[in-house]
Amino acid sequence: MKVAVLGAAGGIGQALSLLLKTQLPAGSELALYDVAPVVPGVAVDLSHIPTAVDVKGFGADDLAAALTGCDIVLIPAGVPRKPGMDRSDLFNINAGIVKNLIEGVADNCPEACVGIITNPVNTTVAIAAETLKAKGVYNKNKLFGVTTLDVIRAEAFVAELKGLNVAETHVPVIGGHSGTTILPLLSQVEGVTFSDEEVASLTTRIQNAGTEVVEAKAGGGSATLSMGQAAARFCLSLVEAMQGGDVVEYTYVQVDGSEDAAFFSHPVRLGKNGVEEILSYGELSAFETQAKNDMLEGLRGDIQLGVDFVNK
Ligand SMILES: NC(=O)C1=CN([C@@H]2O[C@H](COP(=O)(O)OP(=O)(O)OC[C@H]3O[C@@H](n4cnc5c(N)ncnc54)[C@H](O)[C@@H]3O)[C@@H](O)[C@H]2O)C=CC1
Ligand SMILES: O=C([O-])CC(=O)C(=O)O
Repeated sequence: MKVAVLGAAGGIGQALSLLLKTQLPAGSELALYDVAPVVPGVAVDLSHIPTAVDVKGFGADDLAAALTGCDIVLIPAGVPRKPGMDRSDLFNINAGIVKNLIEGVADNCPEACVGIITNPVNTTVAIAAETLKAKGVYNKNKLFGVTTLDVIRAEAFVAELKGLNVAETHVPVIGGHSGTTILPLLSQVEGVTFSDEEVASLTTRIQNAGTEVVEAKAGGGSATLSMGQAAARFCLSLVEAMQGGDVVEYTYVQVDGSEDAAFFSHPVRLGKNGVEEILSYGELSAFETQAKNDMLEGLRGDIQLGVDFVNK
């Protein structure tokens, strides 16, 4: 198994790479790519951890070498938010970064599963899809927007509020990855009930959790450590599925024939070739149905922005 992290010298990239160095199966290769000159040092640093995962660093001119032979590519390259910004404010810089890196994927490892972390995810995943289509190598089963952070936050907040064992707390989160497009399905959390006030305040907290971190970091960036953990969970689930395991994760994927949007986070059964089956997100409460209907237009607009960026 070869996994590449593009943007590996950044806050997410370093946390994620550490978790993968210690948790990927023995015999895996980990390729760390970044335009920042520190990236070879990050790889040397990690290589001193005694696990059977081979780590190599790749600088700005070595994207092809980093990607050749990859099974999974994770992309947290790009700029993070500062207080007062929305994720959509990152579009101008990050759209081009994602497009360039995905062209590298198309040229060097078109069969790889790709997880997009770079914001605005609602849009950058569409950019990746259109870029792969333009290169003639798009496989909708192998492109994922990583929305696992919304899931782990929801699990943490619900368990904290209700005094539950967090290891056994599962909270579905569907939709996209910004503001009201993030839709936790609290009505589906097993073994617990919420008052209307709790549903309203928990939903808002989960939707604004990224901003909570951005403000707490006071100009020093956005979530990196929790995102590293979330991306590692997603990657390790994909690895397990590619090796024959039965794994379901919530992730932002292309959903054909959906009345929601062209891309939408669903529970997805992962398999050897990426998406094995997109599962239904089930029944929604009246509150969730209203919240979904209210956010769809915005999400569709975010997706169209990405489509237009590539096809302009
Ligand atoms: N999907 C999600 O749930 C989350 C997404 N994010 C997003 O992840 C992205 C990265 O965040 P951080 O790691 O905190 O930022 P960071 O600034 O710490 O790291 C970004 C890294 O990307 C590198 N980079 C920039 N252009 C590149 C290129 N063309 N090729 C390769 N590397 C390149 C930079 O050199 C830097 O090392 C941001 O867009 C942020 O908004 C952040 C948290 C959660
Ligand atoms: O809020 C941000 O800008 C980073 C992010 O996507 C998150 O933490 O969920």
